[in-house]
Amino acid sequence: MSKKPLVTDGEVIPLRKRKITEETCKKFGYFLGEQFGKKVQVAPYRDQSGKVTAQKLRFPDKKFRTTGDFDAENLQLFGQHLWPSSGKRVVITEGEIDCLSVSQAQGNKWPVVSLPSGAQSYSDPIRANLEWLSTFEEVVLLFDMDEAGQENVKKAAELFKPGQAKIAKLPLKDPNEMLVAGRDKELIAALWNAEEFRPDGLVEIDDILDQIEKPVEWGLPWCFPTLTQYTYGRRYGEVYGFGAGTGIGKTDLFTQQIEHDITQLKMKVGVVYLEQMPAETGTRIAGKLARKQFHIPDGDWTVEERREAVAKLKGKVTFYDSFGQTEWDVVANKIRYMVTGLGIRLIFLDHLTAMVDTANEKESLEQIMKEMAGLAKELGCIIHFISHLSTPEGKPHEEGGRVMIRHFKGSRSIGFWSYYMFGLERDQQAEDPEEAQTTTFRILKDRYTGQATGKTIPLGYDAETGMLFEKSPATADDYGFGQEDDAPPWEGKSDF
Ligand SMILES: Nc1ncnc2c1ncn2[C@@H]1O[C@H](COP(=O)(O)OP(=O)(O)OP(=O)(O)O)[C@@H](O)[C@H]1O
Repeated sequence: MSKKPLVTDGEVIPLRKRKITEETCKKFGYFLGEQFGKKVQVAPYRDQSGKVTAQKLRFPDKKFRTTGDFDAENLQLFGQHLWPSSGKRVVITEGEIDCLSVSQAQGNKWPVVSLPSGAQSYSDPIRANLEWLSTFEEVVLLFDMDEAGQENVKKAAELFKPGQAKIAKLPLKDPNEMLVAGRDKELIAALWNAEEFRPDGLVEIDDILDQIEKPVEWGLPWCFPTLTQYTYGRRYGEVYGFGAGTGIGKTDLFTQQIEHDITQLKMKVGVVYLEQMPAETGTRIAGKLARKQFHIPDGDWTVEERREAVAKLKGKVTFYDSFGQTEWDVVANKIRYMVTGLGIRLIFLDHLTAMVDTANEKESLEQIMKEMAGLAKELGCIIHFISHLSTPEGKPHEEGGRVMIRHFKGSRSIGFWSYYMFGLERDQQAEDPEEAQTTTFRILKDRYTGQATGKTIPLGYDAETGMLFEKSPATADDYGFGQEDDAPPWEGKSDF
């Protein structure tokens, strides 16, 4: 690249509007010259011997030009030749006038340099001069307080060895504004108060002390007390997976949990049943509430009883009427709205498998699970989801075959992202009617303590009321509550 001729004639004058003195300009060789018949401020860039190798010209209309070998890979930083290598501290600013401002505020005694082309082009100039910069104990980065400056200052800090870079902050946009405002002392204080740079995401124990010291609480209870006891309840931000063979009762168990959350916890729930119409789901939730099988035509119930039960659900449950729309992105948006727009924090999704792109099953499931777990964390809600199972070798799940994690379709990603995984087993073909109705609820994975993994809870089914129940429920003693009238740990914790 051809080098443009340097501007050689000119005079050193103070920059009055900028409150930069003649002495400061002289120190850095900053002068007023002329190019194309126009007055220009000239900022010289020199090599270590002091020889000018390039210049930055600043025109009255704030346009810039360069001369000499400004694009050279080894271009030194503005002002660099003035300071001996090694020392306690060097300050880097975004531009030459800021560099003059900081230097002047410090009596032109201490090392200050400027990037040649602003914050956005921080990388090459710093890298090119890293050897020299590294000789200082600390490098204070004092970029502009605007978006570009603050975005790049952290990236620039990452170029230095750990502990060397510090980031200074100002109450005004840049160092020259501070100087013009007569706030020199604050400008100097900002250098002393510069904070050591730490990459995003690293925290010390002190940073999280408040969180650690929060009382350890039980999570929200399940509809089965023993399950609450085993798992310490449900915690916001987590996703829980349920798997079982066809017709075992996954949806029914969800419906019972929903009814429990509405009536016992007095919480709102979001229901995303992709294969059941909202009217049917609503009827079944109301049925659980009234302990009546409202969906059975010749059941022991009246229209009035159903109406009363449905009335109790008002304002407590929101359905997603999916109309066969089963794309995860669409579902995720509905969940987002339920949480942020409607204040719902308990989501029931039946079922995951319906959203999977069958042509690309594994990748699609991995993506959905990752995003679902992220969504729950981001929104602070709990997502309960059902997954279908692949056909096992040996005894079918529909005949009581044991459910294992690997039977879940997409087991790897489900296992990776779920805090709990549960399996339901029931021999629907058993000759003994009681056995045919008994479900083994199996805890397949417990990330919270690990202790519940492998535990099972036998559930009976009352065909009259349509309710699942624990065959050997936990007692208050199992929770460690001595007194009979001790309140359970979650009492009074609902959102209402
Ligand atoms: N333990 C049980 N004993 C007898 N019937 C049950 C039991 N649990 C649920 N049911 C009934 O079995 C039927 C099927 O249950 P549900 O729809 O919940 O099963 P599912 O596992 O979700 O089925 P699918 O695989 O078709 O989604 C429902 O009518 C439900 O009321």
